[in-house]
Amino acid sequence: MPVPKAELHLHIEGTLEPELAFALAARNGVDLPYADTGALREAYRFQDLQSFLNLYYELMAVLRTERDFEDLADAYLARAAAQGVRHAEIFFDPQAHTARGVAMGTVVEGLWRALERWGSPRSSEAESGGEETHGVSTRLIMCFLRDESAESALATLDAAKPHLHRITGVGLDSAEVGHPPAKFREVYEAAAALGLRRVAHAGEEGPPEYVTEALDVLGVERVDHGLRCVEDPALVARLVRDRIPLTLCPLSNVRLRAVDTLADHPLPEMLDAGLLCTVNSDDPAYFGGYAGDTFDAVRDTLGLGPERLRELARNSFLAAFLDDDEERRSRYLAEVEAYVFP
Ligand code: HPA
Ligand SMILES: [Zn+2]
Repeated sequence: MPVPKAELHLHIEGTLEPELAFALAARNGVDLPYADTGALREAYRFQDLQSFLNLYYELMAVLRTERDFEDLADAYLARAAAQGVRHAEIFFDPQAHTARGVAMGTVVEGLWRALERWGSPRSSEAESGGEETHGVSTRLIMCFLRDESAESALATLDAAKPHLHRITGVGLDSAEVGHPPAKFREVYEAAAALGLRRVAHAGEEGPPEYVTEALDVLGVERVDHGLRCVEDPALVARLVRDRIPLTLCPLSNVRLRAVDTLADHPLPEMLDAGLLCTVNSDDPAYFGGYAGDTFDAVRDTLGLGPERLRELARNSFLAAFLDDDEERRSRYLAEVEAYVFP
């Protein structure tokens, strides 16, 4: 049984496995420019963030109906639950769908159907094929595409208004360099006024200044990636002092070449520095592993021992948006402390 954990950096569109992509393509009559799943997997060799994003957006063409989004989230939650995920805060990219004529409501309501089903405990043998499984509590975080305009982000927030009872927060993703956080000041102010939590990708490929700007201008409570903060000791000191969580994604960093190899990842030094680090899978269908695989990889390659792994699991629940359910957070944290590493 894997250590209980929360996943806080997960793009639901990045959980689209080649097999499901082809199944949805067939169901929806969409032509994919790949002969089969093997040929598609061959395309998963990325030079950088942009080369990944090109494929990530291309494959979304197969997602058209509520049922497609439901099936996508259902497949992710099944995999996550099997790898010890108790709580998942799930990003989605509305503009990547609305731009293709798929309505905001189709995306949110489709995802919600799966989230609702997984939100209650499940242990029946019939459902789980004999395996003991558990429910997964979830939150939805709507991301703005930073390579689109600030006006488009504002229109997206507006389109989300009928669905805000389903949405916990806003985030910022897509191509980072050249699109500093400050571009989105206004939409983050509007989101805060609506009671939404705020996170943003910063310091993945972009400089440490983008992390500072996300904190100062956008008022984010957590930083997604934040990897390049290590280049700025004053920023590290601030993140430590203010207990700002970082949602690191080590396997993503290797695949998108933010680090040369996993062995070069600064996670151990970041933990030693006192940063509130979490590890997450980002886009697991593309980057070679889900949450449990990621824990295993950092254990095996970075030599993290049981107490460091427990710290990562504990941090994931401390950093989760569970402020409206502290009883649940306490239960999850107690599970982490009671866990015996094999
Ligand atoms: O890793 C990522 N970075 C930025 N945008 C993204 N959209 C999906 N995954 C990512
Ligand atoms: Zn991401």
